[in-house]
Amino acid sequence: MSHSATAPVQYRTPARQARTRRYLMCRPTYFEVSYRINPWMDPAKPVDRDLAVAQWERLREVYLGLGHQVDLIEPLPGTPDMVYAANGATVIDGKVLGARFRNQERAAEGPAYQEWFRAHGYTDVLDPRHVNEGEGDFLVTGAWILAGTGFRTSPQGHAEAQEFFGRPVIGLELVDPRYYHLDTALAVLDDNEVMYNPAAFSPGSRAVLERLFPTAVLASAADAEVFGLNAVSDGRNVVLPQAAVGLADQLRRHGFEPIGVDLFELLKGGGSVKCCTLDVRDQR
Ligand SMILES: CN(C)C(=N)NCCC[C@H](N)C(=O)O
Repeated sequence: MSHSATAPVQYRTPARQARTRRYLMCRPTYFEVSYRINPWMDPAKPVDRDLAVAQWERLREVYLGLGHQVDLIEPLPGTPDMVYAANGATVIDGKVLGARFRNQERAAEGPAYQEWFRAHGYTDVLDPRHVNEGEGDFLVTGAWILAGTGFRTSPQGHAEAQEFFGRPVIGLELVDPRYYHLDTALAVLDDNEVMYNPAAFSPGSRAVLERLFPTAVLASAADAEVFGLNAVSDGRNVVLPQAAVGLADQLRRHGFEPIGVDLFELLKGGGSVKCCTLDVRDQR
């Protein structure tokens, strides 16, 4: 059985515990596709900004309906990709590692997100020396930081994150340009559980993932192509693109509660649910 974002959440799985989250989001006020820095972006294709805003609003409502806190950062004119808030920083235990973007088109977003955190009382904010695209490439499990490289975040950025957070960073090599950020190829479901698309990783990184997560949910090519792995989990509820029906079924079988949302307008920029959502992990 599948249900859309408009249906009430009604299938409770007592075995899975949701943890209330704090998310940072950025309304797509200036969203457009005026340049191409990933294969999904085509400046010749029209974008309906009002529809993008409506789809984004729906995502925000889903989070609020699940009891999560959603904070907003003011979008900057001239930064059409700023809606992809996951790229703005990585926050663990209240420590904020700022982002440094690979592409000049997004460079202004890094300082804007750092400024937001400073203005909201965060004192441990690092302006990074090396390229890292925030939670686009850093995904946090209970024990590790899984870190993508190959297209955006650099291996030096991984080392900088390990030094700053004092947590082991597991580097993973991405090999398919369509899946240029780790969060297009893998999602963390719980402290020890992930789902991923094996084809997006180098053979060595695939072997690492098999070793660390032998019972992981594996995505089909079809589910990966609709960005099904660009998902946000609170430990029980997994918000993911509605079109990823195979993944939703698998998640249900694993005791999670999939909640499909439609963000196809934002997919034109190369992002979906997770990209629009920065997990602000305050001091636990
Ligand atoms: C899921 N992904 C990839 C993200 N975390 N962010 C989306 C960034 C999209 C932007 N046009 C870019 O290419 O940087």
